[in-house]
Amino acid sequence: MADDEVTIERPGFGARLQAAMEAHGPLCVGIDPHPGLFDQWDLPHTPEGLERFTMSCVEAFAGTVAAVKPQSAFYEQFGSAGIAVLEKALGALREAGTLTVLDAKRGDIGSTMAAYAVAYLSDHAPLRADAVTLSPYLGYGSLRPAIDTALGTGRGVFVLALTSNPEGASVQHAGGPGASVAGGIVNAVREDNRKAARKGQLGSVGMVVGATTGSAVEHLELDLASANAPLLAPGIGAQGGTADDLRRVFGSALPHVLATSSREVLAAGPDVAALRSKALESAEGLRELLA
Ligand SMILES: O=c1ccn([C@@H]2O[C@H](COP(=O)(O)O)[C@@H](O)[C@H]2O)c(=O)[nH]1
Repeated sequence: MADDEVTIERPGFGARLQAAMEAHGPLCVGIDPHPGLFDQWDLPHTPEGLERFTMSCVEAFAGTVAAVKPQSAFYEQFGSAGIAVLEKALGALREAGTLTVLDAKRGDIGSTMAAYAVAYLSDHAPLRADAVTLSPYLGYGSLRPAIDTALGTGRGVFVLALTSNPEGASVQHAGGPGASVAGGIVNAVREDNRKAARKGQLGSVGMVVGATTGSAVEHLELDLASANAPLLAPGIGAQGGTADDLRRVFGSALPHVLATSSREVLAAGPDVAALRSKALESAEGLRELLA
């Protein structure tokens, strides 16, 4: 390195998320353009309808909430035209300074994970987001290329630990209290977040833990708080979870929770002002609950 060269360390995703949650409350709004919502919003089931739906969400939520989580599946079903809308939305949110979590739940052998890492977490990727969701069921170690890329570019990942759907338990609870599959994920994430913990910052390797998981965290003896991980909590609203459930599920890890809700907020559309006020109301409610 030349004498006059300085290394500027980028703030990590965890630190950026913590600041965004302090500014806006611990809510992430999901953009899930379901067919039923197209009907409710009086939009055609076409790429044009998808674009109008998505850009109304961007207008409503950019600068309003801590993070926005587009669900990739709803864009992929429209093929390249859908992906173009996703790319436009990610770019617009980035421009607005709002954090994005791309919900794509990628998981594959390491060499393929390296390509996913480039696709979503590298600096010049058209579909880059601030964080991406990952599935660890090919082994946590297979996620290494994505985790290392995220840590190197100031981005983050959310690894599935205890998902919000009832079927998840058959895999994630296996092994039982103290030795569960989910517990293995929590322990691996804790290791990856140690450096951030030493700096007093929230780590950038997050986990997904559903608001609908009842007493599973306690039953499986998962020490979520010590993992120093952002905890993305889906399941509120349409899946039956409530904000009060967050207290029961997360206990002392509550300050690390980023609750995410899609259909419940999107049902307030298509009016942009109504979408925004629904998101603000939900975020304020969560902020009070988690305080
Ligand atoms: O365990 C998980 C992981 C991800 N999701 C995703 O979150 C949203 C939830 O949408 P709602 O309309 O708020 O139910 C959706 O994109 C899921 O794929 C999840 O629900 N559970």
